[in-house]
Amino acid sequence: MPSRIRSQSPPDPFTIASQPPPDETPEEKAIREGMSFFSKEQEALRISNAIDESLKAERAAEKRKKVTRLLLLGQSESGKSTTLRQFQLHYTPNAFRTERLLWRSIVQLNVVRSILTVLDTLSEAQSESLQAIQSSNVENSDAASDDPLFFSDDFEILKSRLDPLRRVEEILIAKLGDEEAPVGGGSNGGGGAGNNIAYSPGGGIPRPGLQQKKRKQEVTVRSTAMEKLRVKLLGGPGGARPQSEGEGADWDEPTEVIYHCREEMMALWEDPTVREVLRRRRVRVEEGPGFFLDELERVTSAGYVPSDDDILRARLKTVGVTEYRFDMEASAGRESGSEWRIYDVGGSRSQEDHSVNRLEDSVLLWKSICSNKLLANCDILASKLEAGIRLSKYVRSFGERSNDVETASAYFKSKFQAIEREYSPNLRRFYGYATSVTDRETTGGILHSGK
Ligand SMILES: Nc1nc2c(ncn2[C@@H]2O[C@H](COP(=O)(O)OP(=O)(O)OP(=O)(O)O)[C@@H](O)[C@H]2O)c(=O)[nH]1
Ligand SMILES: [Mg+2]
Repeated sequence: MPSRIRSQSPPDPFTIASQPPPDETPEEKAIREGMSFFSKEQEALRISNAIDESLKAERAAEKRKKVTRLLLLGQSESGKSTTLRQFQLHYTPNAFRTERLLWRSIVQLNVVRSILTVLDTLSEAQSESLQAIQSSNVENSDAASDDPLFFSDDFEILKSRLDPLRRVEEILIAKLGDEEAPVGGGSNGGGGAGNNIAYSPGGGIPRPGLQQKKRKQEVTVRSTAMEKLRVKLLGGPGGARPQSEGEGADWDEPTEVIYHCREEMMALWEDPTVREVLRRRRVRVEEGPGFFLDELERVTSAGYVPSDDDILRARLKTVGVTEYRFDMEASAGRESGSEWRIYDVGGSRSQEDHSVNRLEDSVLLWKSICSNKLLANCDILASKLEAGIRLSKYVRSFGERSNDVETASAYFKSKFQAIEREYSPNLRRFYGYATSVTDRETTGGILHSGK
């Protein structure tokens, strides 16, 4: 969760220095309060010296305090922010868990956008199929390669009952964005520097084709906006009020609308015709980040509070560079009390150039990092290989090697290490891990391995 967890500030040196000695007797107090001008001057000097001493001690303590800096780099969707959340979960678990309510809005936005993508795809398929029937031009319809699909009137009812979700999408984007963000204005910020959200849905009647095109763009929210939401929902900065699990049941408009639309959402997602439309049009919402449609019953329930795993799986694109400071909680063991500063850098290359695939993109990025670490998406790689995808088709240098996870992981590890050796100006220690950063146990083990 993009929040900065700050240490509690100690009392300032002036307050410490001007306090009476703890063992002051009533006589001493009377003397102190009734001091002459001369003795007041002496007292001021004493306070000033005490302040200097206290500042010196503070600076020495700061110097002694272990600060570890970590820079998270990788292409967009490579799991940098998720790695950051793993750090928070493992090292500042209490702070991490007070922020569940914030994550509910993000999970809701993920759910709503997936449903709207399905609805838009359906509308497109329906209108194409209608046009094809009208012009008897079956070549343009889904019927061209498969059996024709028939949409009953029930779909229209389902679609109109789910229409309020378009408004919920706007509300959630406005909530997660900044006041200045042009929500509802039909603009497409494209991640411009001044905007906290890179896409805001147009107002008025949605035009399915256009809407779908825009929805393909991700919502990006600046950390400043998240900080504001955090203050709004959880109290002052750094002062998150303790939140019990049940408190996540807070009732707001998106939660209410989503709750009332849950049966229809489940009906839509479970419908075989809808699945067939998605298959034929190659819309694979289940492969995208922030996919929760298989858990609609749970995540749309009235008292829904995101679990640790939900928070790790939710998707919110990062914009810019954000510094997060953590004072390790007591539960962090030997690291407790030490300060970590993690820099999360929003990735963008894959958005800029769609001809560069993610693996190639990661290698390119790694090269540039070494000239001055990457976490491979191991479970995603595994599922793609299991689905029969030949790695050598996308990474030619993989050649005729065996197309399994172990071989692929070992190949990437050695490739990244070789690049590091070649491009790194100084000899650095290299630790290569293949992990799924949404997996708490595996990633926790790596974090705790101390390397
Ligand atoms: N299955 C799986 N999903 C992952 C993994 N790493 C990240 N994800 C998911 O992929 C999505 C993107 O991850 P992020 O951590 O937001 O990616 P990022 O690198 O911060 O991306 P930018 O902010 O765009 O730079 C999230 O929904 C994560 O839950 C992984 O190892 N396995
Ligand atoms: Mg990110």
